Amino acid sequence: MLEAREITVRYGRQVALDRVSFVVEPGGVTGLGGPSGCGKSTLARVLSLMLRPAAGSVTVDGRPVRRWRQRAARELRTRIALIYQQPRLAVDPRLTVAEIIAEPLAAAGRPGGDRTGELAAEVGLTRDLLTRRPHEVSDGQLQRACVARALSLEPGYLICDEMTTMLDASTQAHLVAVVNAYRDRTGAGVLAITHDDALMGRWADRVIKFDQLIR
Ligand SMILES: Nc1ncnc2c1ncn2[C@@H]1O[C@H](COP(=O)(O)OP(=O)(O)OP(=O)(O)O)[C@@H](O)[C@H]1O
Repeated sequence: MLEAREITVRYGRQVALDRVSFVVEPGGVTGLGGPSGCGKSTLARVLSLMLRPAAGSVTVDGRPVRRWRQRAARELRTRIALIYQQPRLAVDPRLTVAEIIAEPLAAAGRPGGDRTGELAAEVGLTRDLLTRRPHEVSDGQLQRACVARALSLEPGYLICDEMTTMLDASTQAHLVAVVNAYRDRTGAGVLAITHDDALMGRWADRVIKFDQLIR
């Protein structure tokens, strides 16, 4: 279980999260909805250990998180993968698509090679795209690479923050199917943040509206 307890986040004087508690269960898809600006992405960043809250605690399978971002313990950090809405903001524009997919494997000292090809195939990227750089592929193709990168270290939790909002219907359906297949195979827990109620209805087996989290 990925659990956030009594999380408070402030940006300057603005309180973005006020003692919010939230759980992502393994093996299921937890949907999180709510109006723009209510704090969903902030919660996603806390749950993926990218943002240190001002107060509150996060535990990953019962293990407390004591450090955040690059300083978080590697085995905790790699248990959780975050997929953002805008792939162009989430990649290094100098890398090739293959290098983007293999980044976490390289950081873990594991050669990408065959695994990169397998991951690319899983998300529907053809081989000819692997040597291109981000400006030479579409948003949908780049988001496919980001999903492959997120799956590369087999995380226990996947946080999808408006993962398909920018994409056409067929790419959206494919990436949701990829995430679901990964969950079925590994028992990972998924957090699906989306404004799209129809998608939420199809995808999530438990839906939480942000206002339910506010005291
Ligand atoms: N880096 C930042 N600095 C200052 N304020 C921020 C920062 N990031 C977010 N905020 C503010 O914190 C609040 C919560 O933002 P957040 O992005 O978490 O909301 P959200 O629910 O994900 O919104 P959306 O659905 O539009 O993506 C908003 O009022 C936002 O303006």
